[in-house]
Formats: sequence, structure tokens, C-alpha cells
Amino acid sequence: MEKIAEHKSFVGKQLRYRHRAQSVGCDMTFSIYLPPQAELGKVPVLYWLSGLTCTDENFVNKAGAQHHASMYGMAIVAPDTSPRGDGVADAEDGAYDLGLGAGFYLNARRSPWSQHYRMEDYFCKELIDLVESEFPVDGKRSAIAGHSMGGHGALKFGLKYPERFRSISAFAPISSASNCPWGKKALTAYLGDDPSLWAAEDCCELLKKRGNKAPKILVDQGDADPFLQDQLKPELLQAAATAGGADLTLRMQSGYDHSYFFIASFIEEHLRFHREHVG
Ligand SMILES: N[C@@H](CCC(=O)N[C@@H](CSC=O)C(=O)NCC(=O)O)C(=O)O
Repeated sequence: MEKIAEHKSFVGKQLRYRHRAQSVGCDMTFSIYLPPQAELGKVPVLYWLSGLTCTDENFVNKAGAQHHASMYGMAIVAPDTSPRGDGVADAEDGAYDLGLGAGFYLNARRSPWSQHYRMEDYFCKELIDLVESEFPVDGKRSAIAGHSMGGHGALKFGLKYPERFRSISAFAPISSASNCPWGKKALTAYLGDDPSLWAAEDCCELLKKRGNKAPKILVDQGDADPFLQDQLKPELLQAAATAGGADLTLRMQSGYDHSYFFIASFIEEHLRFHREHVG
């Protein structure tokens, strides 16, 4: 693991690393914010998953989370959104919603994607183990959050691995990957057309299944988001939560769009929500 950036921020440290990742067979970068409390002992940790076109740096540079993470004493880890580098497949037409920057947090099963696009193994096994072994974070006090494609990832991992994450939050998540153009395109390319494989990637299916055993979930969605009706469909998430008896707080936020200006406006509330639930 090689440190490639370090900046003092709100008394803590904003760090960036590159490491060889076995699960995806390429070098990966990730960012981690360590609050000042991490100098004294282990701190709780929030994993942040970003959306289409992002790297690990969008959240770090645009969300304004460091101030709040410093106040709440939480580390924040932001991974990249896909494998990268020579030999890693990309969309043939350069589309932004498939391939590089669009890993969808799953293990691909179809060629050419299956060689490197194993983002579930990378994040859930390799990166979390690396972070817990190399940094002063308390793995028993972990939470997960994300935006858009990363909101889908956060909901999916939080629901699939409830023993790992005590709380889940999302900004403008893709609520049901099986039922929107971004998700259908990615699931077809990466997995093929087996409905059981799609169901395992669909937050609504997972939410119905997990029901009232799901961790607490907070979702913020802007009502001026251009992707709201075609791609995000929060009403499906609400219906799945109601059907399963899950504890979802879905807040429609008037006038907000899909951007990091929206995320920056509510990130403090998400950090507070997670800090309360991780203890
Ligand atoms: N056509 C747009 C789409 C890209 C976009 O809006 N990306 C969002 C996430 S969308 C869902 O996962 C994003 O976070 N962008 C990065 C940012 O810093 O805002 C385009 O290509 O611009």
C-alpha cells in the first residue's frame, strides 16, 4: 500500500492510497479521512460509495464532510467505483454508465467484465479487511452510505451484510436496479439475463427479504433531481420497506438536484445519524 496524498483537514488527516488489489487484479486507489480522535484510539468508520463517473476523490473534494467527521470523530473511507488500468475493459462506445467508473458494486459473471469487475469482493472482503488492519478504525462500529449508483451499493451491502454495517444511508439512490435503464443495462452486461442474479442485486428485493431485521436506513432525495422518475424511483424503495416492515426514513427535499451541492447540504445529518447508530 502506497500513500499518494496527505492533507491536514479540520485537525485530522485526508489521506489517499494506492494498493494492489487481488480481487480485481489491478491497482486500486481509495481515500480515507481520519479525524483527530484517531490519534488516541480506534474510531467508528463510515464507508462512502460514489456514483457513476466518480473516483474516490469526488466525495472527498465536494461533499464537505471532513468538518463534520472531525466533530463526530468518524473516519470516512471512499473507494473507487470500478477497476482501472491497462487491460481493464470499458464500454466500447465510451458510455458513462458501463465499464470504467460504473462498476455497480457487483461481481460480474460475463466476459469481458468478469476478469476485473469484482467490486463486491473488492469492497466487502479486500478493502474493508485492509482498512481494519492498517488504520485505527473499529470495524464493529461501521456504517455505510452512498450516492446514486453508490446509494444502490450502500443499500445492497448494508442489507446483504447487516452484521458488518450498523446503519445505512443514501442520497438519491438507484432504488431498484432491475427496474431502471441504468440498472438494466449494467445487470445485462455484467450478469446476463438470469432473474435470480438480478434479484440479488436489487435493493427492493433485499429490503423486502430483510424486513424488520434490516439496519436503520435514512434516504434523502431531491425533488428537482433530473433522474428521479426514470432512474431512481424512491417510491419503490418506500413500498418495499413498508411491505417488509423495514425502518426506512425517506425524505423528499424540495428544490434539490442530483449534484454534490445536494449531498453537501445534508451530509452533516447523515454523519450524525450514523454516529448515533454506531455508538
Ligand atoms: N450524464 C452525466 C451523468 C453523471 C452523473 O451525474 N454522475 C453522478 C452520479 S449519477 C449516478 O450514479 C456524479 O456523482 N457525478 C460526479 C460529480 O462529481 O458530480 C454526466 O456524465 O455528467
